[in-house]
Amino acid sequence: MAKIGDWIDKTATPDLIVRSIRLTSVQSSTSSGEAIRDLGVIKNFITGNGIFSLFDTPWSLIYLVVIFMIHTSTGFIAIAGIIILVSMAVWNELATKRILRETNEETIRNINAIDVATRNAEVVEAMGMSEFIVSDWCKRNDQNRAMQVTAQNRSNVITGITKFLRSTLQISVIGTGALLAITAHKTAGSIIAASILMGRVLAPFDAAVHTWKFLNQAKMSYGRLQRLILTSPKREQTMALPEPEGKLEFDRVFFTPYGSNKPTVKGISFVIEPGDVVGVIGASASGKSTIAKLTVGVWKPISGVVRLDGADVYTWNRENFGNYVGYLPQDIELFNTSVKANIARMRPDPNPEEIIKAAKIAGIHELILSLPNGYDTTIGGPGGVILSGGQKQLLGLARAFYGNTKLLVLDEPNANLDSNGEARLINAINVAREQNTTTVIITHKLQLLSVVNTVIVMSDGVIYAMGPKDEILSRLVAPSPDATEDKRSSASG
Ligand SMILES: Nc1ncnc2c1ncn2[C@@H]1O[C@H](COP(=O)(O)OP(=O)(O)OP(=O)(O)O)[C@@H](O)[C@H]1O
Repeated sequence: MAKIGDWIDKTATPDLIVRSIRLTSVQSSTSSGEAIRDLGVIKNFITGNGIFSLFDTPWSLIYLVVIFMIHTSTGFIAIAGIIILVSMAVWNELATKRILRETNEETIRNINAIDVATRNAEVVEAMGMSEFIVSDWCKRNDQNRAMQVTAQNRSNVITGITKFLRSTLQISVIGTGALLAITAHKTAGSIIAASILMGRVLAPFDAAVHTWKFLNQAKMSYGRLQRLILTSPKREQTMALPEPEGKLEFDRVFFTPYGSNKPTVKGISFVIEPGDVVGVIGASASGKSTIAKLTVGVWKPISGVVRLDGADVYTWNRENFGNYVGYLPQDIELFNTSVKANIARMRPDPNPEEIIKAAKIAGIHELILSLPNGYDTTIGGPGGVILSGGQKQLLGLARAFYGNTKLLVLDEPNANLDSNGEARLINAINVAREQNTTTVIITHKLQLLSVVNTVIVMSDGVIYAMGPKDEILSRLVAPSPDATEDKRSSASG
């Protein structure tokens, strides 16, 4: 059992964490914490005492034969005992299964609701939402608690009846043995033997009644983990590939987000040559961030393929892919650890020179040196330094530049930057250009387009226009022929 516990900790848990992260990256609704909790329930059940008593079940059969050898009547009482205890366990299961499943799921929903409120603590505080959130939670918790009490009451009644029947059976065996002794069929010793053996026969079934509840919880946890395993996207373990030059190609790519039936990218194709700096612009919800996530292989196209130097980015060995790709997402989240570990992408063997080089490219080397512990300063979490939105964004930019970056994808990289930060960003993009790093910049702000060579204009999931920056921008600002015609006719009219 200890070995199974070890296997759960060392093999199953890491695998589940990877799967949870993968699933969250496509449907943003799972949590690794939940998976680890479920695994803990299964581990406690498997390694707990309850399951050991069930291993005695085969011995029951032997004790039963011996009881029958003492006398058939005591044997039949033992069989009746087994039937009664199993029936009680089944009754307990039927009476509480549905209600326990519902309360379990509701408990998880309630925990998640508080998680979300905690993550949005500032919004909650600023707009005085705490009381509403707490009263909503209390209402749902009260309903859940009422259901739990109902399940507990039912279970208590069944357990009480079981105990009563259990005692009755024990007394029956002693009574029957006494009767047999009086009628001189058996000795007093056989009465005692039958009574002891009866206890042994029923012990595993007794334990089953108590273990049932934990078995049910473990079954529910197992079901959730199975769903997680089945729904988390599969990634084959592929071979590492050589360093790419940085040619990016979208080949008739369609994409529909998880749980939606509306494609957000509709059959787009384009090629970006190595070292090109491309700006992706377009209205909100036109599919720009989707392109970023498809480019870095977080999302898998429904059809078509995204290639880097001819190889599918989705099936590219993740660790190897990370050596050549830098990604700055729209919602930047840093890890609650040191600045250096954040820049070095949590690698166990960070290269200090590479860390400093990346920080210098992002223009935050001096800022990091001014922190209490320099590159060893912990960010976020208890006792950690809190960075501003712009500082976080520049640190995320340094993280994207760490190592041998051949493809850089920046999603709204200047969303939190002031003019000073924007100048650092533009400088970093120019470094990327000098290093011949293919760079894709998703942006709403036209000033960032000053550093790009090529522009892609997205509109409702398709490419509205693509080409050299000057040509595309002049086309965008020029009035359409129809509009000019309209103006002329209204002027003459
Ligand atoms: N995880 C998701 N699940 C469901 N729909 C999604 C998901 N992510 C994006 N979408 C939908 O895909 C569409 C395109 O979103 P996307 O984020 O690519 O747009 P965008 O052009 O980057 O917008 P913005 O400029 O506002 O960031 C939107 O309609 C959005 O609702």
